[in-house]
Amino acid sequence: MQIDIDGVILCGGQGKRMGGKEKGLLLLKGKPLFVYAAEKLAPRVKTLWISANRFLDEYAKYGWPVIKDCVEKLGPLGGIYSVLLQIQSPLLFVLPCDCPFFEVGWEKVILEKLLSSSASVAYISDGQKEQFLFALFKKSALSPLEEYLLSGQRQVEGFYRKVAALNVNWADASQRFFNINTLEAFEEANKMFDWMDKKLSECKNKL
Ligand SMILES: Nc1nc2c(ncn2[C@@H]2O[C@H](COP(=O)(O)OP(=O)(O)OP(=O)(O)O)[C@@H](O)[C@H]2O)c(=O)[nH]1
Repeated sequence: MQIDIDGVILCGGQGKRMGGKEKGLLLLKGKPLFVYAAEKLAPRVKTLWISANRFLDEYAKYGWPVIKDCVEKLGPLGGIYSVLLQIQSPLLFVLPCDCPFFEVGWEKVILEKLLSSSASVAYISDGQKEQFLFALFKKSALSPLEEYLLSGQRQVEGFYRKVAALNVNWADASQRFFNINTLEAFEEANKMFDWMDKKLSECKNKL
């Protein structure tokens, strides 16, 4: 049985730790940060959505449909809620915009686990840390999510506790979940890409 699954790249937020810059649009080796995650998730979902609150026209240039939070300043859950509200698919993959090194693979594991469980949300633990925004939501999470947000709560972790979200362990993958939250981390990511380019050209020269 084929189940429709949509995906969302979360690009809202204040980016305070990045000095207020629009994180998703920061250029990493000439490509906006959010595009790294979007390009990897898009082939695996029916429709990929971009959840953003500022620079909507800029995001739209990349061809994926953009959804603005129906209520702003609710944090990542506000973005997820706004997308769940609009989609027809019964499942939604969630990714942050700041994970250029994430590799596919985890999404198959999390899908299998969530479908064989009665939980409405599943998220990844990478062996070191819980990665709350590498997640899969069933559309049935919409109603408890609405209730949670209406009660004035915003915290992702608190919501996951409330709905007894499934924690899926995907160990030995911490590098793939490296998040860019500060300008220093952004510089580090640039250096990692330079290093990878150098190694690649060394390999090519040996051929
Ligand atoms: N749609 C939407 N996405 C959000 C919102 N807040 C954060 N995000 C996204 O959720 C992910 C994690 O956000 P954080 O990095 O923790 O928060 P941030 O607001 O971007 O950054 P800080 O202000 O430095 O905490 C990122 O991909 C953000 O773009 C929001 O209000 N709406």
